[in-house]
Amino acid sequence: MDAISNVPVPANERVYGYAPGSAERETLEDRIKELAGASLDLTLTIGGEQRLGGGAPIDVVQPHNHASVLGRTNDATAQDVQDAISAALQAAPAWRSLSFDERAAIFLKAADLLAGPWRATLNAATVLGQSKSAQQAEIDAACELIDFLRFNVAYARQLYADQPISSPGVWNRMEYRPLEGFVLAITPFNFTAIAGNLPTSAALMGNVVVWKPSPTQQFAAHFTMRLLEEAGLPPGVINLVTGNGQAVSEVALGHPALAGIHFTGSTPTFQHLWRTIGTNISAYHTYPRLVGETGGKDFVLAHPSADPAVLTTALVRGAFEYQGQKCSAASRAYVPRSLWNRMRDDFVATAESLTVGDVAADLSTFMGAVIDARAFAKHKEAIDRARAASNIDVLTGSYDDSVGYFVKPTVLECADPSDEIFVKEYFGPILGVHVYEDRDYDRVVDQMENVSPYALTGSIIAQDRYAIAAAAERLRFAAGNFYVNDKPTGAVVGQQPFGGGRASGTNDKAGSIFNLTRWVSARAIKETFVPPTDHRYPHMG
Ligand SMILES: NC(=O)c1ccc[n+]([C@@H]2O[C@H](COP(=O)([O-])OP(=O)(O)OC[C@H]3O[C@@H](n4cnc5c(N)ncnc54)[C@H](O)[C@@H]3O)[C@@H](O)[C@H]2O)c1
Ligand SMILES: N[C@@H](CCC=O)C(=O)O
Repeated sequence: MDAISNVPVPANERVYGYAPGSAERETLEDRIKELAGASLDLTLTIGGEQRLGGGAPIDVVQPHNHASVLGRTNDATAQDVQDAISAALQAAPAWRSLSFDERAAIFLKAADLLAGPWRATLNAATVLGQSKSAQQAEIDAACELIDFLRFNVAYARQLYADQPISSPGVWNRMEYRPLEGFVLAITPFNFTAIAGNLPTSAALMGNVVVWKPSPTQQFAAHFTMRLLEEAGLPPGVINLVTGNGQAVSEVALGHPALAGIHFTGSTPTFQHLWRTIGTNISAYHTYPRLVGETGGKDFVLAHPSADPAVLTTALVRGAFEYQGQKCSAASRAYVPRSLWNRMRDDFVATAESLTVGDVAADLSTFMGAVIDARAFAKHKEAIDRARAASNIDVLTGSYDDSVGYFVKPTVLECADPSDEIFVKEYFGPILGVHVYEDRDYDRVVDQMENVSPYALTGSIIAQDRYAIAAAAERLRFAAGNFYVNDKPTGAVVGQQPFGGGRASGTNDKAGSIFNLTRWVSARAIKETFVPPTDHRYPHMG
């Protein structure tokens, strides 16, 4: 089919509320019960075939109830990774020859399946495996992934439509080829949507993919793979490799056909990948595209003119939703003393009132557990350090891992704005607060602009328009997603394209045309209709 079709105009997926008594809540509760007892083999998928990885077994558990095993996965071996790459390269010619419409239809169908019959499955898997509340699972596993799938199709069409001008007698065209080789998608534990988007956005543009999800997101990733198969994704286009990633690093990063990395995760992991690729650079057939969205130390800056209720809500939601395990989570706040004196007790009481527990057993719960023992140990260490420090007040916060990896909302007040709590990413429900004298506002803004190496998200909370404008200008490079009078989390595809700079990533804005441009290698084609037949120019006489 040669026609240039109009792709469906995307709109953001409706967010269901899961209120007590609602039909969607009942469906989700039923699916959670079914999947909790499923005890699945969480397999590799290579060339459309499922099999267990050949390496060490890994139990995938419910973080809020770590004795409860959801399934078993295995580390992939070097041979598994090699097989995945071979399957991808074998699938490449047919996949890249398929028209864009045929490829797009698969991902649009996946979006519709997810919006309908698969919604409860992916949400339930995300509640169980990643300890998300019903609300947090819905905005991630259902809505954001649906949005990624639908909006990317529209952005891809927009990209393909971008064509050069032609001069008389000449026709210029731009062909948006996929990359030559395979794309390696390595995805984090914290968002089912990101895990689904990183392989599918590259595949939509005609690439073949080796996808390595996080073991702690493997439960939902398993169902995402099944969803894509039901939508008609041909075998070998996306090959899922399980485990911790060491074999992936060893085999895929040294492979001559590595054409790109689509990564989201921590800054140290991305820097390791980049370093390895640098070392291997002469081994590749083409320069690998490196796209990595990484860590954050996201701020909320309050001006003396801020509304205390707006600030309190932005901090509670921004710092503690999904246990602070969003790369965008507010983890440092700067509050003028006049405002802090009016709001501190109410804010701390609200933080203490948040329910923390088994999000799968009680869908009313606000927060679940942190993802695993390693994360728990990191947060415990940060809280213990704060308790021992003479210049930090632990206003609230505690931990208990006897049943699940629970860390309660933690608020640390510290007079020293260069303390580690304002610099280091903990990736948990730990908020550092620096209270400044109102007259020191400008000095505080200068200090917080670059005290941390990250530049992902940040908010200014103020009513004074001059203060808002000045902060937007002064903090121009301190955040890739900047919010005015809102929490720094919750970016929506199509509305706030997401990504940050400095140590937070390459800022290729997931879910936008900028991201898709990284997965194509353009070929410019010039055709001359009546070519010259004499080499001489007029100036030659
Ligand atoms: N900027 C963003 O858009 C964004 C979004 C989500 C999460 N994050 C960041 O992700 C981090 C949390 O996620 P995480 O704990 O899953 O990150 P992580 O870096 O520990 O793991 C990310 C992925 O890399 C894999 N991995 C780890 N070491 C590897 C290696 N040597 N070779 C190959 N693969 C390897 C992991 O198994 C996982 O699949 C936080 O730093 C957070 O800020 C950023
Ligand atoms: N896009 C999400 C964050 C993803 C990172 O973990 C947000 O805006 O809150």
